[in-house]
Amino acid sequence: MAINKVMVIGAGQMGAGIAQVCAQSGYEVILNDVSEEALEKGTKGIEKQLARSVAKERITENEKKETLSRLSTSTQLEDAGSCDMVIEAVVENMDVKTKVFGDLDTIAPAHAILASNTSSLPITEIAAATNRPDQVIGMHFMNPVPVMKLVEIIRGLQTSEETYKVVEDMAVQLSKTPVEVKDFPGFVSNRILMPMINEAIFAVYEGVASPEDIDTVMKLGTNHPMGPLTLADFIGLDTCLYIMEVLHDGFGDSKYRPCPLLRKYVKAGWLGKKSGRGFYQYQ
Ligand SMILES: CC(=O)CC(=O)SCCNC(=O)CCNC(=O)[C@H](O)C(C)(C)COP(=O)(O)OP(=O)(O)OC[C@H]1O[C@@H](n2cnc3c(N)ncnc32)[C@H](O)[C@@H]1OP(=O)(O)O
Ligand SMILES: NC(=O)C1=CN([C@@H]2O[C@H](COP(=O)(O)OP(=O)(O)OC[C@H]3O[C@@H](n4cnc5c(N)ncnc54)[C@H](OP(=O)(O)O)[C@@H]3O)[C@@H](O)[C@H]2O)C=CC1
Repeated sequence: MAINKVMVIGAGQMGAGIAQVCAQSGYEVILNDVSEEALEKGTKGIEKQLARSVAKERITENEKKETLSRLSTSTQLEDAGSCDMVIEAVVENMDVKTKVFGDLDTIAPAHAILASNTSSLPITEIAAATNRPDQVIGMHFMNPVPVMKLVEIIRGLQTSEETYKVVEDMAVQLSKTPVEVKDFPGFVSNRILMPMINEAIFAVYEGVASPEDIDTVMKLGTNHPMGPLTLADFIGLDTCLYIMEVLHDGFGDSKYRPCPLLRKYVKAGWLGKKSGRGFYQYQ
């Protein structure tokens, strides 16, 4: 099956990045969000990234124009009716995702593949909200999408071989490296990364060291490009908490309990870089 037109749902940091790489790789893209403001912010960010690439002579002005001409925006889910593929990147919440997939199932053409960029939620359960579980799959990009090479591809219980192959080919078309992962909470990336971030938050909570010093230890001591607390702010503390909750509920093991300080920050609206404050202050 050939993919020509893609809808990306959710114009946050992940959705905007996914829309950008899809448009840059030649796909027609509709970026969808419930909020006009999010769409405006998302497209401004894409324009800025492309302008940077022109300035660095990685792409030409003409390639930038062509990429932008392939990108449109929409607040109507009904526009998925013209798409071969939908990639969902809304908030990490099962109720919201199953509602989106249930609606999409009635709107998207029968041949369309419905993919989720979920960080941790079971693909099998998301697929069960549709009448086409064989065409539902996890396509987990990493943040920042234009830079990070990995896409974890997650097969739900009923994902067909054909769906897997189409999505694997698309990941390669986007110049990413696909890795196949089974449908377990947090997949591979977040099963390993998020407990490390949670442990760094426990270290702050227990007063072991300051956030700056914890990040310095991990950057200079273990060569991580960002310290775990800077990375948590970058990912979004709400997303980190949702992922820890999915790991905790999914495995029923106390080693995945979210740190109380993480809960407190999210309750306070300190969501990290995107809200202006997390473990660090921004602007
Ligand atoms: C939560 C999940 O479900 C899964 C996840 O995604 S977990 C998060 C995974 N991501 C990571 O672990 C990222 C860790 N951090 C890094 O790799 C690096 O710090 C980084 C790539 C983000 C920035 O790299 P850096 O060397 O510190 O900074 P910088 O020199 O400014 O950036 C390097 C390149 O990345 C680009 N870049 C940085 N941030 C970017 C962004 N938000 N969007 C697009 N491009 C970006 C820069 O433009 C630059 O590109 P050029 O070489 O073309 O100029
Ligand atoms: N942050 C990260 O590093 C990574 C995140 N992910 C996953 O990607 C997904 C999105 O995360 P991220 O981009 O960080 O989140 P953001 O909060 O940045 O963006 C989510 C966007 O989705 C919008 N939205 C919410 N509900 C709907 C809906 N029903 N229809 C359309 N749009 C909707 C939100 O609008 P509003 O704000 O108005 O509610 C917001 O604009 C999550 O599943 C997350 O786990 C995957 C890899 C990495």
